[in-house]
Amino acid sequence: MADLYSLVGPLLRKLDPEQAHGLTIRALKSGLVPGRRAVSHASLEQTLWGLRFPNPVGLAAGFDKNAEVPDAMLGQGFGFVEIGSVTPRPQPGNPKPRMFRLTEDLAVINRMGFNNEGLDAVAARLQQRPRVGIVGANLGKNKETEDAASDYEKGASRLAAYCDYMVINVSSPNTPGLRALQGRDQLEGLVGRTRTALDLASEGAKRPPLLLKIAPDLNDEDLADIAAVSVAGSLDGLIVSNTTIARPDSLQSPQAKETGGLSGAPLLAPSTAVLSRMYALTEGKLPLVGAGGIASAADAYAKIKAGASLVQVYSALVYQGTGLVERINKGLIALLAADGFTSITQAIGADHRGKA
Ligand SMILES: Cc1cc2nc3c(=O)[nH]c(=O)nc-3n(C[C@H](O)[C@H](O)[C@H](O)COP(=O)(O)O)c2cc1C
Repeated sequence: MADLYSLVGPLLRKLDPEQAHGLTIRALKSGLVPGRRAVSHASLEQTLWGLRFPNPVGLAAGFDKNAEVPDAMLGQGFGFVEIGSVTPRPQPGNPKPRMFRLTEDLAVINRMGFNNEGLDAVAARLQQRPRVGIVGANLGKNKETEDAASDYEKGASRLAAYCDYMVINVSSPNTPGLRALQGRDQLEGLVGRTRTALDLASEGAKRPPLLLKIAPDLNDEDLADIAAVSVAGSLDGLIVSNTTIARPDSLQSPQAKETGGLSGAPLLAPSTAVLSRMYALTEGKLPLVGAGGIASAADAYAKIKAGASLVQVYSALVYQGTGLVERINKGLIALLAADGFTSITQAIGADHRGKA
């Protein structure tokens, strides 16, 4: 059967990217998009933080900011889905246009600025869904909030009962001052307070693991600080990475000069380098989630060998649709087998151990 996306994709790409995204969410919500059978294979399965991941390919934050379609996206074959970023209060985000396709570069630039419906709306949706499949909640802060940690505390308290893992996002380039929270002193306070809020909210119940999502633009000192905070025990994992504020010389598209975070193909190499460095700094002690520029099984496998236990995609969906998920998973089965691995677990960080 012809892939539906081979017909619809070219039409969607004629539209303004944010409009195309809105239509896609509406179609997914209405049940118009046929599901895709998830690739199932023993070598792809993993249990992390007590959660069983059927495959390592997740949907990155920012696609389903308001938790409108987590189950529809799980139904597209993802092993897990991350909703958000969600801020305590609803906020409109930056003026449009604020999302740009860099078609020649297979990339995207966005400066959305955490447009979202806020914690109440998101909590209500998550509360109603069946608890089947792994859904993480990615937390942000409102633009005007001065005590940033208080916003993450609110997010943790409000969503603890309705998600399988939680992410502190301090790496979006589109909220003024946000990325400064990645510095050691700020981070310790922020992570400590969020963790306490999460512990209190989960009393008597299972506490969702707490992850931190970092930028790809950090220097080695920043990375060493983050690694130290992580292994000190306050964090259960790291997501590497968010979009970059860098503009590689290789970019061809006229939109490359737009302000915002760059994602997609040009982010693959730099984000994988930061991931690899983080794996070395944390000595493989906590699970890392690799995001940035994944558009094939080979890209995903490169992240896994660099140290990722799981991967996430967003930008490549704009160019390939959700058929990408099946292609990555099927390709991973073959790549693992070709290297003699019977489980993805054996491949994680393989680059750091020399050739397997
Ligand atoms: C339009 C758009 C919106 C995004 N919004 C968020 C967000 O709200 N929170 C977040 O943590 N990351 C957000 N991201 C970053 C992605 O989750 C991901 O980290 C990044 O795009 C790199 O992956 P990719 O190259 O596969 O897109 C967004 C990305 C895009 C393209």
